[in-house]
Amino acid sequence: MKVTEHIKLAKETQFSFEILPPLKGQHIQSIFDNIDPLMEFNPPFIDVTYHREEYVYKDAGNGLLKKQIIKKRPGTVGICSAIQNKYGVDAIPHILCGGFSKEDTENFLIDLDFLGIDNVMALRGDPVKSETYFKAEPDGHTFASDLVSQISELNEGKYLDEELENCCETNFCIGVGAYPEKHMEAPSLDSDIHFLKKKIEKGATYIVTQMFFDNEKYFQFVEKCRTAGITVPIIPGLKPIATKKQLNIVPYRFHVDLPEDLILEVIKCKDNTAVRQVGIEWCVTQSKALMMAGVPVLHYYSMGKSENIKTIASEVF
Ligand SMILES: NC(=O)C1=CN([C@@H]2O[C@H](COP(=O)(O)OP(=O)(O)OC[C@H]3O[C@@H](n4cnc5c(N)ncnc54)[C@H](O)[C@@H]3O)[C@@H](O)[C@H]2O)C=CC1
Ligand SMILES: Nc1nc(=O)c2c([nH]1)NC[C@@H]1CN(c3ccc(C(=O)N[C@@H](CCC(=O)O)C(=O)O)cc3)CN21
Repeated sequence: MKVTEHIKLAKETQFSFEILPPLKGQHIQSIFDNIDPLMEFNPPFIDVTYHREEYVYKDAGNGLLKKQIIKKRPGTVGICSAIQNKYGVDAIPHILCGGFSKEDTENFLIDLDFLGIDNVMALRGDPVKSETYFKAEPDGHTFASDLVSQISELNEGKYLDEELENCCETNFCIGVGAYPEKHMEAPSLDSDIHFLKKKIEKGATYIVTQMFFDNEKYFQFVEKCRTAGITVPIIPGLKPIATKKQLNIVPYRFHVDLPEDLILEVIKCKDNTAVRQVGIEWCVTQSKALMMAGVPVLHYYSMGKSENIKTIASEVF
């Protein structure tokens, strides 16, 4: 079922989360072990991230380095299908512009359609680790809005090969990302919201936000979006802080601010067990206030660590 239908049917705020495929060589059981403890909170859907190729340089043994292209976390589509089979819950694969030509995208979508997956999260994707700026494939999309257009066209039975006739229409519900504190490359929040609206006009029907640690940022962002004429559900994305190191990693990697109070609480902690507790409490407080405000879904970035998400969900749902 589509995310938008889940939202329409629900009477209360729902619980969802996001996982990443295991490192290559790991068993899929590691994924189930993380999902199992969260199933009691009845997630209507589970997101599975997509991880593009990375460039690594290996010693060629002759004093030179050999460039290799590897995928460290393959398996997004297989995991989605396995989740739908095992739990009967909708799985949402992330689909990226990066690393995909339009033809690759079309074939990826055909696989999803054949597997009975009818939701996708359409993202541009981060630059490859060795590069600063995002670079599209020669015949790929530069912005998530272009990817949304291609998916919408497939939903109308329009394939890349115009000579194909009487083609099946797919039926994807398309989600997109948004940034309450502005995407790092956007010159202003208004400009970012302008392009967010383009993604909706091209066919996206719901939004999931980047993580944030101050609910005011989310509420103000939603208000700005509504003023700009964006009417679709805006699902808040949350991540509990779990280690001291994340005080530096999170602002650096995700370009979001940490509130001073949270930073001070974490600095005071003796060890990461104490940090985890602070992160859990902060996230519970955020979650309860968002729920009171009537958000349709609380979406947690669990990224393969379900214990703190379970503790939070037990207090909130
Ligand atoms: N929010 C989420 O749930 C997730 C976000 N991400 C990451 O978020 C980042 C961006 O992804 P998206 O938001 O999907 O990218 P996007 O393509 O919507 O936006 C990327 C940047 O380009 C600008 N932009 C968008 N359309 C434009 C256009 N037509 N002309 C000029 N500028 C335009 C935006 O304002 C933004 O600064 C990536 O780094 C992605 O990997 C990854 C996974 C999940
Ligand atoms: N720019 C950007 N790229 C993304 O891939 C991304 C976003 N933003 N925002 C939304 C989700 C959330 N994502 C993530 C990704 C990793 C962690 C995380 O907790 N990372 C661990 C390290 C885990 C690992 O790499 O094995 C950390 O300690 O930060 C959280 C959320 C991925 N998504």
